[in-house]
Amino acid sequence: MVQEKGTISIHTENIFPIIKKFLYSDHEIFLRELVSNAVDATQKIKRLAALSHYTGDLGDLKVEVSLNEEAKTITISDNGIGMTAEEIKKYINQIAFSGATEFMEKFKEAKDANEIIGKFGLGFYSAFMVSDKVEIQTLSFQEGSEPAKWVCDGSTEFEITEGSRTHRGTDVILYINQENEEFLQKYKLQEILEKYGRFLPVPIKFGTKTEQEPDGEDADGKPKYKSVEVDNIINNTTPIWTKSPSELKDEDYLEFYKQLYPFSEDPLFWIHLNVDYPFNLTGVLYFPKVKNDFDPQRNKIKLFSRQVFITDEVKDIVPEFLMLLHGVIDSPDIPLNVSRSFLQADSNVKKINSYITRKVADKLSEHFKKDRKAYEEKWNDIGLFVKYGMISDEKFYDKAKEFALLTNTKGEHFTLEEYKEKVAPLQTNKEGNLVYLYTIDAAKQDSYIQAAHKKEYDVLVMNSPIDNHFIHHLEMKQEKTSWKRVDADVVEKLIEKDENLSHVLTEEETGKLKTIFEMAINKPEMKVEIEALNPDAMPVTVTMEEWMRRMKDMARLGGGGMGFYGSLPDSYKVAINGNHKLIDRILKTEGEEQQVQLARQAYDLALLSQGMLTGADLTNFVNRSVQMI
Ligand SMILES: Nc1ncnc2c1ncn2[C@@H]1O[C@H](COP(=O)(O)OP(=O)(O)OP(=O)(O)O)[C@@H](O)[C@H]1O
Repeated sequence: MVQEKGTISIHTENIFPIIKKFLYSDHEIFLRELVSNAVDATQKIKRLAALSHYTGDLGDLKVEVSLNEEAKTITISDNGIGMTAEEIKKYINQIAFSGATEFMEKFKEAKDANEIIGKFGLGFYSAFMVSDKVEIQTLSFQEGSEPAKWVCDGSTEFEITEGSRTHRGTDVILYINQENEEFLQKYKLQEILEKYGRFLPVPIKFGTKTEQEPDGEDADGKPKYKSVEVDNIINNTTPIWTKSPSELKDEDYLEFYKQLYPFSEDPLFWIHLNVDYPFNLTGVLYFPKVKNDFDPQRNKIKLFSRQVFITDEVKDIVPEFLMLLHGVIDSPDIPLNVSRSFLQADSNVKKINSYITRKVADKLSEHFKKDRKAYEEKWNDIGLFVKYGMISDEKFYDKAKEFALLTNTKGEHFTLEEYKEKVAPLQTNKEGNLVYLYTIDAAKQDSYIQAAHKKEYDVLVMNSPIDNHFIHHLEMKQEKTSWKRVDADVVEKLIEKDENLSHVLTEEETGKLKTIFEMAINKPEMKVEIEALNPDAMPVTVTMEEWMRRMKDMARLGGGGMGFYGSLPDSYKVAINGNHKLIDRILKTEGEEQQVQLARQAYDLALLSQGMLTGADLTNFVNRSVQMI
């Protein structure tokens, strides 16, 4: 064969520095690129054989990665289609043969070179990030082909000579440079291969490993084992997302989940994604148990392209709220190695985004309809995620409003529509608005809840970290409804009706009572009001107005522009039940000091029942009680 020397392409003189510079942070991907090329070449020969364009023996199709620590080389070998010298010139020399000129033009304009590199198929050249010299030994599958050898030292000079391969396929030999000697460690290569190649469709062999094999029985009849050397195969070539859901059982999905996340609890359920128009995408997404912590277990979805691992940063490809899911997505249509801004604008990515959202909503809806009871049991784990989705995605809201649940203090679950119907008769105020009552802590707010129950009002439990936002969102979405925390006012005023109770006190008594309580409490932030309440209601109730509390909550969570509310002191209303027997008794007690003492006791009791009496106030209360008894 003719020896040939040449220059890679007159337009590409500056390409190596570009590759080196922009892929610098991610040197390890050279292995992903070269192994992917080897896998592609293997897949191609399989396809040619299937189409009878290749009739020779396919042999044992696999890719082998080997390491020679002494020679400081890494070799990636395949028995795929191989290349003729002509093909080397075409595919390797003329980088991205579609147009190096175009590449350079674009590069000049681009802010982010990654945006470009991925699009121009420069995978092979990533070898030069870690090598001083790269050699290709290849023999094409085509009959009568001669083996070819290509050598390049990272400059734009190359050399093609006769090669030494005797059977179909390609070896890519990397002479690792000094700065990258870390890649000459076995464990390091194993780690990278596992990271990117765990689910590649062709077996990847990396050396051998020792396994124990049964070897009959010993003299005592106990099983014996012998050590055998077997190929160290990195990957599972048929991960479940490549199979049809009809071939798979629940155990298969659970087992795969364990493979991906060995230390996680079993997932709640999963969705098998499979679409080939208008884009290509397969995958399995799992719903993990999220519980109430807004657990930052994101980046649990792994993105693959034709079974090659790409990244677990799927932000922008998967809608934000779905980042709580786990699993894999495989799509050759997602642009790789591209910048964020590019991804966001990519129309495929947008379609993928809404496809996934729709599938997730459909799956939840299916579960809800199929087995409501089982769904309710899982609500605790998926509620946070569904609410998050409803807040952040309009389309998801529209679907999820059918299967989102509200849970009351009795542990009963209702859809939004069911709940509306349930509470409408008793919880509609005089303006015709529905008032939903809720608690964030049923144990702490028990006295308020009981008071509400006495009036046959229902109380919802809203204790997840995003419920504040969720309530706000529902108020915007649902007309004529408002939400009030049970401690936002005395129960008579939580839902204002036309009926107006009057209290039995004279104006003079009211004034006096107010003074007594103000003296007893002696805190300006506690605003005393004498109210006409049911004689059976609590004598004293401490409340914080809903609106003010929400503003303060938001200020605490760092809501924009809410700082002002955060700086206000907490202010409460102390509602004195003018119709209660105890209040009457205080008024009738002889001596102002005794009256104040009783008032303080009644006030402390209110604080106590509302979980607000702590520290020295609590100690004083106990001492005072002991004396009184
Ligand atoms: N092991 C191999 N066997 C046969 N052909 C190969 C092999 N490696 C590379 N090639 C040929 O060289 C071409 C260029 O490879 P390169 O990795 O630079 O780009 P690509 O694989 O086309 O795109 P990308 O890597 O960006 O997906 C390939 O398309 C293929 O035709």
